[in-house]
Amino acid sequence: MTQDELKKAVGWAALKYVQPGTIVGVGTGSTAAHFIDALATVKHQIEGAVSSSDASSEKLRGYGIPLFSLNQVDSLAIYVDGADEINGHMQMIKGGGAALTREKIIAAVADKFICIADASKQVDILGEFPLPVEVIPMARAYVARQLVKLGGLPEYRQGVVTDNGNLILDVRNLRIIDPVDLENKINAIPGVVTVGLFARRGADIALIGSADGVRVIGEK
Ligand SMILES: O=C[C@H](O)[C@H](O)[C@H](O)COP(=O)(O)O
Repeated sequence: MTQDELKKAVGWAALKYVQPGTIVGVGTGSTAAHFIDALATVKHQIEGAVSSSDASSEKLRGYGIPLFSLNQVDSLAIYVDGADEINGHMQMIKGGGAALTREKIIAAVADKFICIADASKQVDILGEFPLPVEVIPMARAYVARQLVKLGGLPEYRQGVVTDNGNLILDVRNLRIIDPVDLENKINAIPGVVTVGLFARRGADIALIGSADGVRVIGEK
């Protein structure tokens, strides 16, 4: 199976967590795009979606799925999204598609974060994938220097402006032994909007796709 077929398998498998009559939190990226395709098949049974990026909003709109702003909802039962890496504690690196800030906000609101990923995203230790950090433009050089002090090698993602009008630094050379500590430290740097470490609030359920099928982790 190709990687995209695995992404499709987990995207469609997430449909079973969608409850009728609810507003669904929708992530960003190629795996989340498959989930949106699946969601479209039940669009008359849900109230609508809250989206984590302009790209996902456009796709949802294309299917005629009603979009809500996060400020219009008090709660969300689920948030379904991909990841760039996920470890055995359900902690993740996200933001390869630069949508990390809205993703983290919607994830915070949702009762359950359902991570959909192909098995190549599973790691023992986070950090092989460069850690995305969204930064206020005027703080770029300062934040980069602080990230170097933390042992990272930040690289400016050329030509990318986030949906929030900010920049992305991708931080290499990190072997993240204590993800919560690093998330806290990077969050504390003035000028950082969001770090793509989802450690304090990781996933609740992970659907992992491999040639053997979709494995569910974390379901009680
Ligand atoms: O900013 C993008 C998101 O965090 C994505 O969910 C993540 O990069 C995974 O993307 P994909 O499903 O395309 O591998």
